[in-house]
Amino acid sequence: MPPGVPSLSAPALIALVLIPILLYIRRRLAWRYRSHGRPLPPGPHGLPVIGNMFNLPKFKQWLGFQKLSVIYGDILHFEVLGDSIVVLGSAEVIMEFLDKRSANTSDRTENVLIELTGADVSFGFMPYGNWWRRHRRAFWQHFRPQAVLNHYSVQQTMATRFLAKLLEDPSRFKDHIRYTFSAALMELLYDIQVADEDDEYLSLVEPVLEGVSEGLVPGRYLVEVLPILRYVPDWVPGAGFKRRFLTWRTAAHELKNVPAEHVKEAMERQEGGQCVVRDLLTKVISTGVEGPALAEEWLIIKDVATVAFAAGSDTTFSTLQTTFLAMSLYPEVLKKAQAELDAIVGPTRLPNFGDKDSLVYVNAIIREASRWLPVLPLGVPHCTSADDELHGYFIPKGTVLLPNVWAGMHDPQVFPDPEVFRPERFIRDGKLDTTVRDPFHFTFGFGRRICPGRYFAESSMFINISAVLHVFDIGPPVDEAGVPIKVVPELTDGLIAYPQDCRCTIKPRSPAAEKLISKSAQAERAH
Ligand code: HEM
Repeated sequence: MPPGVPSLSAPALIALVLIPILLYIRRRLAWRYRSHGRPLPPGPHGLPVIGNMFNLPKFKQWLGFQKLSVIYGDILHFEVLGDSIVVLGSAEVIMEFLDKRSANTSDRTENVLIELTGADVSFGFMPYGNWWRRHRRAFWQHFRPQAVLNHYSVQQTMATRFLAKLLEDPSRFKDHIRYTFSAALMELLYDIQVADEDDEYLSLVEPVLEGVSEGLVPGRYLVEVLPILRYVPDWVPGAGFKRRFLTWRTAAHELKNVPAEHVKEAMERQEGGQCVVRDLLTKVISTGVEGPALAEEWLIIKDVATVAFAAGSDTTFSTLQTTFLAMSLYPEVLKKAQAELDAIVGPTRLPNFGDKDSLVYVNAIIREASRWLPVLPLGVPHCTSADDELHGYFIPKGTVLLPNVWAGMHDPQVFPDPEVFRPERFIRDGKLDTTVRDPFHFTFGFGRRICPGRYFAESSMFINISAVLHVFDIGPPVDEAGVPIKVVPELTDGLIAYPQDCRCTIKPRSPAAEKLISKSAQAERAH
């Protein structure tokens, strides 16, 4: 023993050796008791402490997970810093766990990025429980199938405006798509008619959507795994992310408060028209609630209106871009759609909701666009509320569950040549084939968390896509010499994904189609 180092007594030495062993045995026994001896699902071997941090695919995780599923099976397990992540790699296992057993698989994981980006205004990220349920119930009043019928006329009006904008400046078609969905929602939610350009309310929407799509990319910000970093002073090198988060968060809170307060003030002055916020507030006031209870209800109403932007805008925006891209790459599909539209709608009017059931091919195009490049390729992560079991594997409480929607939509057994855009796969005997896996059962999520805006989204996509295909030809982009540019259909990275490149040329189908657009837009303005 070197001088100066105190010697340990024999009992202390025994304790030093025994205590860690006993603690280890206790942990193992507790784990055995919890798991009933079941193993965790298979997955790559990890490192001590950090686990599988470096085994998680870095980019376009859905593709990496799909490859790993070939090795380990369709229930994949990763452990990162002690937390479990399970990837559900096939349609069957996704449905079984997230849909049929959703009582235990409907929670959301806590993530510091949600608060930092301001995404906590969306109940889509709230933990499962009563507060979430109250939000969802209020939202559903205005977005259930019967209620969506009331939104048709605004959706139709905005679709007509969309055509006029495309005619005027087709090169800005992405801006026009964004405008169309946001303007429709501003009117429905707040009775606010937005300006064509530089609208003060629409300027709030853009940073909020940017916060969701860029701020919530898993693994992009270190603060996600080290939340303490949110407190580093602004002047510290590398703290620039805090400014970005602040911009997004401020915009989310303004979007939540500014238009809603506008409705409330209009109500106090006994002015303004019908809208979702007014209707919800009127109903709450009519129940006689006051004081803090009324303030709480008002908070829910504001959240519900904001979530429509946060959860609804980018998703439909992406699917529409995908449809433009598909039409430019598959001219024969566009021609077939136009033949159907000519036969059912005819040259003298635009499609309307009454045509929906007859436009089988157009409906198949929308399904195929949702399947081909799904906007949420890994859905929105769910989380288990209690310990569970799946196919004999132990799934601990708090496990993050990632449904690989991409894999289910690109399964060659179900969708031969999955990378090909082929709406015919959804049609049999001139009708939509109900025996084929329906992309809407996957792309809108699962179980108790299934997208409550899906009926609104479907009608929005139908009215805009059918109108565009009726009057426009869409082709590949061309270079300065007029030579077509080859565009590769690929998704961007991120929670919400968009086609990476969807450049295309958009021209009216004929002089008659051009006249129809102008006439319809004039009629809409005069209305
Ligand atoms: C193509 C369009 C859309 C797609 C693909 C889509 C997809 C999804 C998905 C995958 C989820 C998560 C479901 C889950 O956790 O399993 C979700 C949640 C949600 N969506 Fe959509 N959505 C779309 C449009 C909309 C629209 C237009 C609205 C609103 C008007 C909306 C409102 C919501 C809300 C509020 C949630 C949160 C639900 C909850 O956590 O309880 N979505 N959506």
